[in-house]
Formats: sequence, C-alpha cells, structure tokens
Amino acid sequence: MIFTLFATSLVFFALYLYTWWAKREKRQVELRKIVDRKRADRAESVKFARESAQKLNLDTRNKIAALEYSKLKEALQNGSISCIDAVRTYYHKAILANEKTNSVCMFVKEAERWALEWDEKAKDPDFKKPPLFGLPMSLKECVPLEGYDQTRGFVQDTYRPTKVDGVLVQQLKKLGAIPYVQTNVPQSLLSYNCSNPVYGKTTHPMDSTRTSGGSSGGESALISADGSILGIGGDVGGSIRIPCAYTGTTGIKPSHLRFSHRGVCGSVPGRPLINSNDGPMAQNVDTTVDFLRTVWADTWITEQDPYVPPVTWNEDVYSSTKKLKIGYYIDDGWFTPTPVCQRAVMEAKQILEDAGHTLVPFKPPKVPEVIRMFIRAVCVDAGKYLSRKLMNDIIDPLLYTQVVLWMVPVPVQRFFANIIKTFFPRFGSLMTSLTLSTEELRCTYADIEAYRSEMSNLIIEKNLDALLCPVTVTPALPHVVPSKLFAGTSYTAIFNLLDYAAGSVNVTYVTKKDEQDLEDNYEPSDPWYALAKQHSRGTVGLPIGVQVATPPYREETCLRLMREIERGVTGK
Ligand SMILES: CCCCCC/C=C\CCCCCCCC(=O)NCCO
Repeated sequence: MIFTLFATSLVFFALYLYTWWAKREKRQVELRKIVDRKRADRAESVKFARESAQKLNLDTRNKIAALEYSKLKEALQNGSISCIDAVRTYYHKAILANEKTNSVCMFVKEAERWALEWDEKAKDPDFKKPPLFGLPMSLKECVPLEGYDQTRGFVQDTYRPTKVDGVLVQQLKKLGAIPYVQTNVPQSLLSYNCSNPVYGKTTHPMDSTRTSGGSSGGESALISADGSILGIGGDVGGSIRIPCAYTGTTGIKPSHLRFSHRGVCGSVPGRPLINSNDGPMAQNVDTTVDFLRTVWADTWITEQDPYVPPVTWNEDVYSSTKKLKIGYYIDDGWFTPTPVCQRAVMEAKQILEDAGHTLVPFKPPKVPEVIRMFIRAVCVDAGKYLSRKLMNDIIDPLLYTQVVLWMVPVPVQRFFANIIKTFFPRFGSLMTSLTLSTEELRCTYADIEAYRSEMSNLIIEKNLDALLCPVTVTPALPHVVPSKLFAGTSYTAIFNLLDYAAGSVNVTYVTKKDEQDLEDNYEPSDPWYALAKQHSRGTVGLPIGVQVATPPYREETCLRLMREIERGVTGK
C-alpha cells in the first residue's frame, strides 16, 4: 500500500516536472524567435544610421568628430555646424564604437527628424537656441524614451515601447539635446557586467575579454570608444561609477531626489529606501558639470514632478575656492581593494592636498552590515520579483551565479550560511542578506535609517565636506566574474544606501609594478580575494578611477573635487 502510494506520487511528480519542463522549452523557443526578430530590427537600425551618416561629406564629418564637448556646443550655437550634421557624425562615431564593443541596443531613427526640425527653427533670426541645441546624447536602454523598449535585458519586455518620455528625456528634448542611440545593460540591471539575451554582451574597448562594467556598461563602452560625448546612465549600487572607473570615463550619481523618477522602470519596482538614480556619464568632468548646470538651472523638473525638491544648481558652491576637509579610506574593512585601486586613492589624496585641502583618515562604520542591509533592501522581496521574471525568460549565462542565489529558498540559505560561515565567513554572512519575512525587512529599513543618522553625526562631528575612496576592488574584470563577486560593490553601494552624491573620475592606469604588488602583497585568503587576484592579472594599461562622495544635495562639492582631481591628473 505504502509502496503504491509512493510510486504514484513519484509518477505524478515526474509528470509535473515534465509538464513544467515542456512548457518552459516551448516558451524558450518563442523567446528565441523574439530575440531573432529584435536583432534583425537592431541590424535594420544600424543600417539606417549608416545610410544617414553616409549622407554627410567626409570633411564635415571629420571636422565635427574632432570637436570636444564645449566646442561642439559652441559650433551648434553659432550655427557653424547644423544639428543634422552633428547627429550624422555621431551616428557614424557610434557605429564604429559599436563594432568594437557591441554597446548599442538601437539607434534612434527620429534623431534625424528632430535635428532637421531644430535646423528649420534656427532659420528664423528671432529664434533663441536652447542651451543644448543639437547636442547628440546617448541614453542607457532603461531610460524611458517614447516609442522605444526599456527591456532591461529581458526578452519578455521587448516590443512594449514606452508611451511617454521620462521627465529627464522631456527636459533634454526641450533643451535641444537629441537622443540618438540607446545603450546596453545587463539583464535585470542588478549586475556590474553588461550582457543580456536580447542584445548580447558589451565588451571593454581596451580588452574584449573584459566587461566595460555595468549596469551602465553600454554607456561607458560607447563613451570610452568615442561613440558618444555625453550620455545618461543609472545607478542603484554602482552602475554609473563602476563602468566609469573600468573604462576611464567619468560620471556622477546624484542623490536620489535631484531627478524625477516618474515612469522610470528600475530593476525592482517598489523599493522604498534604495533607489536608482539617473546621472551623466562623459569623457571628462567639465562635460558632466555643464550638463547638470544646465538641467538644474531652474525648477523645471520640480514643476513636472512635485516630489522633486526645488534644488537648483549652486554655482557658488561649485566655484568656491574654500579649502575643504575630506575623509579618505583605502580599505572599508569588508573587501580590501587590489593594490592599484589603493594607489589611485593615495594619488588623488596627494592631488587634493597639493590643492590645499585637508585629508584625514576616515573609516565608514559597519561595512559588512551595510552590504547585507544593501542587498536585502535592494532585492526587497528576497529576489522573488527577479526570479519570476528570469524564469519566464532566457537567462543570461553570465548572470547564473546571482540567479542561483536568488532562487535558493531563503530558509535553505540561512541553514547553509551557518555551515559556510566557518570556512568562508564573508560569504556566510552574505547568505543571510535576503529577507526571510516582512518583519526582518522592516527592521532592516529601521537599521538603514539609523545608519544614515550615524553617518550624519560622524560627518558633522568631524566637520567633513566629502569622502574619497576606491570605486571598486579591481580593474575591469572578465565578463563572468561580476556575478560571482557582487561583494566588490561595497565601495559604491554604501553611497546608495546613504543616498549621497557620488562620482567616479579616472586617476591612473595599471602598471607592471601594480601587477608585481598584486603578486607580492595581496593575500588570496578566501575565494573572493582569490578571484579578485586571479582576474586582476593581465590588466596593465587598464584605467583606474577613484570615488568622491558628498552628503545629499551637495553634488556641486562632489563635482568640484572630481574636477580638481582630474586637473591634477591631466594637467588641464
Ligand atoms: C546571497 C545574496 C544573493 C544576492 C544576489 C545579488 C544581489 C544584488 C547584487 C547587487 C549588485 C549591484 C550592482 C550594481 C547595479 C546597479 O547599480 N544597477 C543600476 C540599476 O539602475
């Protein structure tokens, strides 16, 4: 009797599994067809951009292509070049960069029409050109752009074009900028690599075996390969700063409420405390400053979205010559960065000291707890929303490690955490991050608020204007590593948890001596350190950035210090 019952249950279970598997297989076939269709559409959009670019004569194109940001803006303003010529030049530049890095999702065909319309308007002598008149801009794929998908790398979200531009895109268009290309992201956005089943893998312009970072990795690759002069990225745990640090570009994540979030589809909707924010990415700090100075020149954003406080650009703070007090650290006590990342901070420290600022050692409290609180609050529902979406999709193989962790039931993770803690304490600790209950989640929100308060007290007590630290723990990593090493985001994630402004600026490049230091002085004392060490080998010549962070609404101070570091590094 028992045997029959057991055998029947087994048969039913096998049938259930088979039905589930057959259904999933059927769905995978459908999804693969959608991918083929989308990739054909992309090829079509590249063809369109190529044909448009070919309408421009070579001399004009070369002349425009050589202009740096301020000169391009000036030439568009004084009419020495037209908007359509600027767009066609940037179509061409992005095609070349894309061939090298696979950073483009779609070219924006309407850019041609918008450019022609602006040129038409400019024929009227009374027409007053808006400040970003004719400026081609790239957008991370998840930035809401009317008529275009925001898939976040999910096949299931293709062919669902956004109906209304996000507030930032509305503003860009009003100010005269021309979005001409959408750039790639990792599936789910919750990774600092850049690959998805829809558009494939974006590569680092200097080493195709490595990632350009993520999640704004399409932007960093495109900008670094000179396919864009200014782009918009997004950041919930480092997604602007890590790609910038990896590729030698620069970018800032403003504090959450300096931009509107209306209609923005983040990685996990319904996240109350830790939220993604848009921010500019560019080849230099001046460009990001000019951009933010322009979009924050008035309270237009607040008028569209009353939840955004009316905080406008503060030129006095940016241009101030007052000497500042800056806390710095090279090790947050959770993940010791490889030697080159530490060297970059020490060089930036020297530059700031030479400029007359006071640098004092600083240690952010409780970082191991911060990273646990961050993961819990950023996933919110222990990964349920993401697991469900991923199970209904083609899962990107480069995300497998993270996906497995989202799928293992939390009680099972907790059980094994206790065992794993004995031989790999850091991973054991992270295995207790995902929430078990709403009560736990509520307590974590309370803890985050308490942490913000503790940090505020520290900053006030020590009279600090800013913090200086590494962006991450290694140079650009091979594509598959970020999903195994999400612990390396502690240097960026802390400032999302605190909702500080935080930016990344290039300081140096990996040298042979750095590689020797890595061999001699970086102990692979656990599997994460071993991964960091192993994959930091062979990186001579890759860029390394540092991070500057300031309390909310002090983006101007953050940018001022980033600019001073950049001036110290480049001499310009
Ligand atoms: C055992 C814990 C499993 C946790 C799985 C990992 C969860 C989170 C990893 C966070 C990695 C964050 C990378 C940065 C992502 C980012 O800023 N995205 C921007 C979205 O707009």
